[in-house]
Amino acid sequence: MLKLFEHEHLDVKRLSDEETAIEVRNLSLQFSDKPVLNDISMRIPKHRITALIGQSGCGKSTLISCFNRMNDLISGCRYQGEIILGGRDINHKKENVSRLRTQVGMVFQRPNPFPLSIYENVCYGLRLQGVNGRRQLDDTVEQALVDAALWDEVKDRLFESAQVLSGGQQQRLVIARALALKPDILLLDEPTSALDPLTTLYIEELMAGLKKRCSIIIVTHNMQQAARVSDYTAFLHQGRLIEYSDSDSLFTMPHKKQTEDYITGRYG
Ligand SMILES: Nc1ncnc2c1ncn2[C@@H]1O[C@H](COP(=O)(O)OP(=O)(O)OP(=O)(O)O)[C@@H](O)[C@H]1O
Repeated sequence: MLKLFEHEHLDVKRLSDEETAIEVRNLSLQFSDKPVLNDISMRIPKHRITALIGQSGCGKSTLISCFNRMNDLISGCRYQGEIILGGRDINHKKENVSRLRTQVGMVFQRPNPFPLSIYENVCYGLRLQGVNGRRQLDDTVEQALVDAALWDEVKDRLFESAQVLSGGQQQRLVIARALALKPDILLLDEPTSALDPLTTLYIEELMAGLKKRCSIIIVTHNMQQAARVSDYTAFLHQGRLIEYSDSDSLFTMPHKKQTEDYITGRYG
């Protein structure tokens, strides 16, 4: 199925259901009385990297946290609108949120390995699902570490503590932990902001390879990074989606003045 449009240039305003990983319909969100997201509608393509950019506090992290219902953990959070994933509205009260979080993996700004071995970090989610067969765990751990470009560096010390890895290795470990659950969508919330430039480039190359396996949505403050790695970019301002298009167009010929002001550094 993927091969149908793997290399095609897609118009995000006209994505078919087959090409869409997530469709957001009129999503608004408030924390207590504070409106944070305002009537956002967009389709995010499958097997592409989509970047969310915008000033600090504009709602980027809140928006991606809607995609695996992480905001449910925040008291006073209310939202309206639909988020269609795999043909269902994940905002529906009957949504199985554990299953959703398997389908939609998330990686945060600071690498957060558990105080366990490298091996146990990667198979953590599988064990929670009740998978205990050694063969299946071994195979999954190896594949996830290969996919996260970490296998060669850790294959001889899988049972050592994950805490001794470098920051870049820890971030790849956390990506491997998400990949072990074979997510359809991977959410990356400023995944390289705590890393040095070389390690950042390494993670960016990794992302480019991963989009064959899943659809990637990345929040970044770094516009060079958004332009380098993402196929599509959405610009948010004060909780509204201002402009959303292929990254080349958005960064070279923005249609809206607010986008232009932001990408040229006039504010934010
Ligand atoms: N748990 C919370 N309770 C109340 N308000 C919150 C909470 N989390 C975020 N907010 C508010 O929601 C707004 C959007 O925050 P969010 O973290 O989504 O922005 P952002 O664009 O990701 O910012 P940054 O780039 O600084 O990470 C901000 O005004 C923030 O203060």
